[in-house]
Amino acid sequence: MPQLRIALAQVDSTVGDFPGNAAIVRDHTRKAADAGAQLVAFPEMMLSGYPVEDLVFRESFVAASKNTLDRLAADLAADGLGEVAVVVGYLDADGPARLGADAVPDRGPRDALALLHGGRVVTTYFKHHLPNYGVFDEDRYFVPGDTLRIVRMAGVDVALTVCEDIWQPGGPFAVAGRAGVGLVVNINASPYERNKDDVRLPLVQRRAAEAGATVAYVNMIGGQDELVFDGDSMVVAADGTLLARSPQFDEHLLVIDLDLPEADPAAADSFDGGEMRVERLRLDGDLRAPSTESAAPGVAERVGDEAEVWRALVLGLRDYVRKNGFRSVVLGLSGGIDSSVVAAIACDAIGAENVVGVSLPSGHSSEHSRDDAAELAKRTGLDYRIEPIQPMVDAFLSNMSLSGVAVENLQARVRGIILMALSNQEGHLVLTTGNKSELAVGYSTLYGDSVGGFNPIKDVWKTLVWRLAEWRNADAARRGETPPIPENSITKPPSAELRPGQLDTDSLPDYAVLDAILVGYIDRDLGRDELIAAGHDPALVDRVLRMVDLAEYKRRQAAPGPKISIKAFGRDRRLPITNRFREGAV
Ligand SMILES: Nc1ncnc2c1ncn2[C@@H]1O[C@H](COP(=O)(O)OP(=O)(O)OC[C@H]2O[C@@H]([n+]3cccc(C(=O)O)c3)[C@H](O)[C@@H]2O)[C@@H](O)[C@H]1O
Ligand SMILES: Nc1ncnc2c1ncn2[C@@H]1O[C@H](COP(=O)(O)OP(=O)(O)OP(=O)(O)O)[C@@H](O)[C@H]1O
Ligand SMILES: NC(=O)CC[C@H](N)C(=O)O
Repeated sequence: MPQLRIALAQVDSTVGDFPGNAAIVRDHTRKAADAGAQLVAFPEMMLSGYPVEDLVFRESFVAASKNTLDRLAADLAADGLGEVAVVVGYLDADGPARLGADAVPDRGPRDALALLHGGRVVTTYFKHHLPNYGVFDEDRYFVPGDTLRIVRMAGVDVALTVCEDIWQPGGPFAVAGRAGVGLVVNINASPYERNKDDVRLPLVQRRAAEAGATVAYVNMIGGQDELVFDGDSMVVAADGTLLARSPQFDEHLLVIDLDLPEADPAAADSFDGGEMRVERLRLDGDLRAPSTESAAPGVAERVGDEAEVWRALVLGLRDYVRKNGFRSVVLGLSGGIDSSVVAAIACDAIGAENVVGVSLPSGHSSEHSRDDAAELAKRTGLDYRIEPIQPMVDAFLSNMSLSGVAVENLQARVRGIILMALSNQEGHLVLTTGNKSELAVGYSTLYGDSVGGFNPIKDVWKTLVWRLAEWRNADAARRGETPPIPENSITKPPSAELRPGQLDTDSLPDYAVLDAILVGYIDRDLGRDELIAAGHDPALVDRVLRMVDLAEYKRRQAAPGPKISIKAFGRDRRLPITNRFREGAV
């Protein structure tokens, strides 16, 4: 039985950073070669980053991608790595983008994969299945490929596929099965959402069975605007056995020896495989020799739900800060649970020394709001400041006659001005702290507490914010460290403190009740009748759904934040702002 040592490079690429991304490929190909690998696979769209959105429409961007690929092939050979087979994702195009009249049938931008070897591009493959649901818009951008490439190396037939190809039955994996391959390589840019790792393993197992072959699945890590890629690369044998698995959210090079079936020497070089044409080529002869020491990768342990979400939020924030050229962040610390959790995430992401937390007390701020904020600062070591807002609020009020909500919101807006001023003056990114429940019902002040460039808890229900706080504190205690979040911030009733004695429960139902309705309406797209049938109070359902519908304009202006749920606000849930439809009215 032939043996192949392969490496899966779970790395973090940056959209548009062609030189930086190519350098990561060179660096990790070197590491893979040092570990004796004969083939190393990198994620989908590694060279351009993913998703590149409308950059696809720019010819200069496509040209940069193609040039980077050609240069990379030559550079790898110059690095002495020409004998390693390198599978890498990039953006290609064999025709103009689909912009109306200029479209050429079956040609256009391609979500592509290349096999590099011996200083050249040996072959390319174009992704066959294009996802066009949830956050994905690939029908807008790409033309699907119709030819499966199979490369014979070290006596094994290896089929090359890209991401969504593995999510659909009857596609490239079925064709690979008909072609009798020994290994299918699948390169991914698969964004994180809660429990997706539990879906991936059975998925890869189903496709391994369909192809009758071992499957090597490599995914990227890192944050890109609202998406977080969690890695979770793995190798699954044809019989479904999980042979190796990378940890989530960390860079990782998985190296594994695979005993694979010998390719049939009489197999046709090309044939009609049903859904796709099959083309086979050979790489034998000049592939690097297998290493003699055995590689024994492990199966990385799964972590619990809260730990997984926390790591996603930390990575999403860290990469947003780093990739957009910031070194520090600033946020208002109210002593409440939302700002405390965001501060703790920020400290984990970029270090407490790079986090500025500002207490912005008004005349209505309670003693505990200041004490709890100060306590959080003490526990975490972040850069703590106090900027009383009352004189500035009073300056407005002495020049304008305002009352009620206008005065309440003025306080939130003065805080927003101060945070933006600190950002302008000192260069910090402003973090905003509205959780998903508040965003859902519009419980925030536009241009006030919603001010900010990034929102780490945008996709986190309020009830989950509390659970994350408890988990993070318990995790610190387990490790013998100081729990970052003051107990009082977790246990006290939430309040916006915009008027004396105000509590969230004055305007909103208890968050456990609210979140249960919101999960049904938003994450699961349930209608009024289904929510009532599920046992929710009809009057409350009507009230909550109305609040959600009316707050669309606020969400459209909201800062980006990491997607962790099946349906995050933003690209996952696109609704008109101007919309008279109300559930149950017709
Ligand atoms: N369809 C539409 N398209 C575009 N703009 C629209 C609009 N409808 C209203 N507007 C604009 O929006 C304004 C109303 O929005 P906004 O000014 O925000 O004010 P509003 O939503 O009326 O009040 C803010 C609410 O959030 C609560 N809050 C504030 C701060 C923090 C927290 C917290 O605990 O986190 C809660 C506060 O207690 C209050 O109930 C209107 O005056 C109008 O200018
Ligand atoms: N006194 C304050 N000092 C500093 N920042 C504040 C203050 N009050 C509100 N903020 C900022 O505005 C955000 C909105 O908080 P608010 O207290 O109104 O409601 P919340 O959603 O319950 O948030 P939290 O749980 O953080 O208190 C806070 O997360 C914080 O960033
Ligand atoms: N890039 C892709 O094709 C991703 C789509 C795929 N369904 C995933 O979430 O993993």
